[in-house]
Amino acid sequence: QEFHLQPTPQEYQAGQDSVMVPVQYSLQAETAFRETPAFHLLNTLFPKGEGKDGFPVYVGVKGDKSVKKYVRRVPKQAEGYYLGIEKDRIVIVGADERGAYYGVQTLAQLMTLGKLPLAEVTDYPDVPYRGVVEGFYGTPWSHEARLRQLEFYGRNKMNVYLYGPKDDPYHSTPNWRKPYPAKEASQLKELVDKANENGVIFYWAIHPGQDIKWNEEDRDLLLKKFESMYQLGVRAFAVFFDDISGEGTKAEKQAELLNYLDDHFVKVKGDVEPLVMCPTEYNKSWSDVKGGYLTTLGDKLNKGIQIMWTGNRVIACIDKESMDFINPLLKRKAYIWWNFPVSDYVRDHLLMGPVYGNGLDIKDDMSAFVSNPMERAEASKIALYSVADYAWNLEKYDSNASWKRAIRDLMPNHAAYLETFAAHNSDLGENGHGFRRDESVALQPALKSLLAAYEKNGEMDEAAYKQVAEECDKIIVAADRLLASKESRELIEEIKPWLMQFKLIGEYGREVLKMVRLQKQGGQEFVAVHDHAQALQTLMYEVDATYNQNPYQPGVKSGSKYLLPTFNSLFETSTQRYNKAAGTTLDSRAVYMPYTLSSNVKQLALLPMRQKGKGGNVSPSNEVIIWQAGGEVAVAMDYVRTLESLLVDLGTQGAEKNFRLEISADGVNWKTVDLRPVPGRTLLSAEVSGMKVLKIRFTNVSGSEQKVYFKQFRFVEQ
Ligand SMILES: CCCCNC1=N[C@@H]2[C@@H](O)[C@H](O)[C@@H](CO)O[C@@H]2S1
Repeated sequence: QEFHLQPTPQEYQAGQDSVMVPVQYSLQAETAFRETPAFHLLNTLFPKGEGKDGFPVYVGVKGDKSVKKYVRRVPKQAEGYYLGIEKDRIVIVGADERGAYYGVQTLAQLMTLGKLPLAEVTDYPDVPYRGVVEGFYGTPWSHEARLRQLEFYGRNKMNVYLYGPKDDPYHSTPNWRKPYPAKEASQLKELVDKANENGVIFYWAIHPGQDIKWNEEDRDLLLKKFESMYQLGVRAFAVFFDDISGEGTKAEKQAELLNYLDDHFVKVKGDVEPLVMCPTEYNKSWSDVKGGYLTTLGDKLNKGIQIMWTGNRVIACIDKESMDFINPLLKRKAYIWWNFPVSDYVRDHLLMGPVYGNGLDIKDDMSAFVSNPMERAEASKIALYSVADYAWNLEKYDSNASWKRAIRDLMPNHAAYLETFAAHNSDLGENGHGFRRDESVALQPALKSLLAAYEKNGEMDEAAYKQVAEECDKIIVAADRLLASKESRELIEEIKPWLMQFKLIGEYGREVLKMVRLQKQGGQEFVAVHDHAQALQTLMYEVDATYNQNPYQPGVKSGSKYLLPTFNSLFETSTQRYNKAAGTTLDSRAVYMPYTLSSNVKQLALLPMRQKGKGGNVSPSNEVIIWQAGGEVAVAMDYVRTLESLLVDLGTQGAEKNFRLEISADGVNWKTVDLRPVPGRTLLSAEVSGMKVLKIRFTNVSGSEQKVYFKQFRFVEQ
């Protein structure tokens, strides 16, 4: 693995020569420099710290006397820096303070080489704001995880962390008006301090839209909350109006509020970053340009205010066409919120694959590129490393090389094993956004040709067979080594269920390959191997039914795009063929899904059906659903079954008046079933106990379009 600076610098020239890493340095800088994060980092790099006879290190920013000689080498771009390593000195000059800090971060990386190459680095970021928005649904990151994240951002030259976890009650409704309790407040202060140490701007976001009143009282309460956060050290603020309905969605009012905050808070304080706002119409598929929401914001919002955008859809890669659509409407460069590797809509999957699909030609079209990550903080670092690499230097970005480096950076002593795991844990599976990722890329050809040869004409592609068998062995070893790893224990604890599942898939694949071999030989041993494979299926089902049981997409999916489906196909085909030849009746079902969803409501049509224990549920959506009059969602059973209970939750009071639930035992005759609201909740319960069902149907019978949430649609069989 040859050395590579991260993120990929704009310009890096290294000669053949090098100097030993000095044990001590002597600082040539203005005294003020000693107050900066750059100094504190520099001071950790030399074993014997600072001493007047140490190796001279000239550090400063443009305009400092100490580095006057080098000022012409410094890039003009904000946060740029020049780093020069010469025989008798090191020189770091930043275009600004954060640039100097980044120069020291680059020096830190070069020092890991054991000796310092005589080199020159002239570097700067392509995109002004780069980093992470903790904006997902689900368990907010822990305090410790956030502290680790901030160090990671400093090392990877990310300069933004936006704090906006949907499930923090003081960020969103109902308590956005209230100050944080003492414990949370002191933790936030610690985060702000940690962010400053690592050159990261800590944005505190507020999400008031669901219940804000457009009056002076709420406006002043919001200002007061900002003031209380300012007292904690926060110097950057965001206002999120996403995923809401009702009064709060009005563009004029949103703009008026933001401009008021800009004029009476940001401009008054003088040391606060430009405001960032998250619009209600935050992606093209949800925007109604003629309706004027976006152009109102573009026209009315003070120029300095940043406006976020997720692209053509909620989950979408960002390209030139997307930017050419939005920037003219906003009359500024959109602040990209990229919804990857966030997985709060596919919570049973880990997204450990490469960051790819964003345009390499849009560096001048974005004011920011920030990633919305998984609720699993450590596991998100693979993607975040590459987001940092991409946003710093788009043209030189290489997604696969970056992915490999990200894995090595995360677990230097287990990189090969983590790469094996990550390679087969990258796709999302079917989901309501239709967003997919590639998976098992290196093994796909062998999986496909092994399957095709065997299934189409019962032949054995020996080369493919060998490659898949070797991969199964690698999978089993990788899972064991990672589960037992002392390195990155926090990561291992986050992904443990998936590692257990991954090992079982490796073992299952090994048995299925034996089944294919034995079926062709007709050996009796087939039965014993078949039964072992089935035992492994049961163990996989139990992992899926036991761990990560969240109310949205419960369970533990791994290798779900090609690896496991291929093994399941081989299991079914070899068993069917064996049964035919031997006259046996071995169970050939590998995985079972008895329920099928169908819907003519656009945002529901793609939602996956999930079987959970003795029942099923339609995967919920976080979004506001536009449900047309007469629109329906239906679930068909494979054969007549008996229901125990059925729950529907549209996140809206009185939904039972606008929607009708019907059950059919034959798919022809329908019976309407009462929907009873659960007191004090938006949950509706249907009295279906003992009912025979072949099909369920749920329709908007209000005669008009309904805007609702699709939080739950779940039934249990008797
Ligand atoms: C333009 C930026 C606003 C994006 N707001 C979003 N809110 C939701 C996030 O909380 C979710 O994590 C994300 C993925 O489900 O979807 C949307 S994206």
